[in-house]
Amino acid sequence: MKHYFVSAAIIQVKDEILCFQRGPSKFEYVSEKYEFPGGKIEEGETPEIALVREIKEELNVDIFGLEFFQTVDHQYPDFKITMHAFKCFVSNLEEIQLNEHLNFLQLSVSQLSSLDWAAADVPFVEKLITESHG
Ligand SMILES: Nc1nc2c([nH]c(=O)n2[C@H]2C[C@H](O)[C@@H](COP(=O)(O)OP(=O)(O)OP(=O)(O)O)O2)c(=O)[nH]1
Repeated sequence: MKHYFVSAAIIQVKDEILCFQRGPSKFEYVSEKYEFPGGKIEEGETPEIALVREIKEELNVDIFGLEFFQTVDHQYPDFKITMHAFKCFVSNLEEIQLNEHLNFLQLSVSQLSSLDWAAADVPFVEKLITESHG
């Protein structure tokens, strides 16, 4: 069973969060699901360096102010992931280009549960909601 190590960005815009819809995939359980953008950590990279690189590749923008949020281990039917999420900010919202994603939404934390998230992301969404209750 493959085991991927992944970094994901919880991009904050004021009190809201950017949510991205993945493209189609041969694995239906991640296909067109919402996620926090990012990707696989490559050999020799820290999770933070990988995340800055992936966001530039996927969205064409720089992120800053990375703050570790949570690590989740999730077993999908065909592979396992260990995913590190970081809260961060984006340099210029208007410059986001969707090089890989189908769509993105800027939602308040209380709206996050309305989306169809990849299963591995559900703990992140739950923690964001819990934290927002103060
Ligand atoms: N980036 C990201 N991947 C996620 C999330 N939730 C989730 O289950 N995944 C899964 C989907 C993918 O199988 C894997 C990460 O792969 P990816 O396709 O985003 O990474 P990558 O850009 O390095 O992939 P590639 O170059 O091999 O195509 O983790 C998430 O919130 N963000």
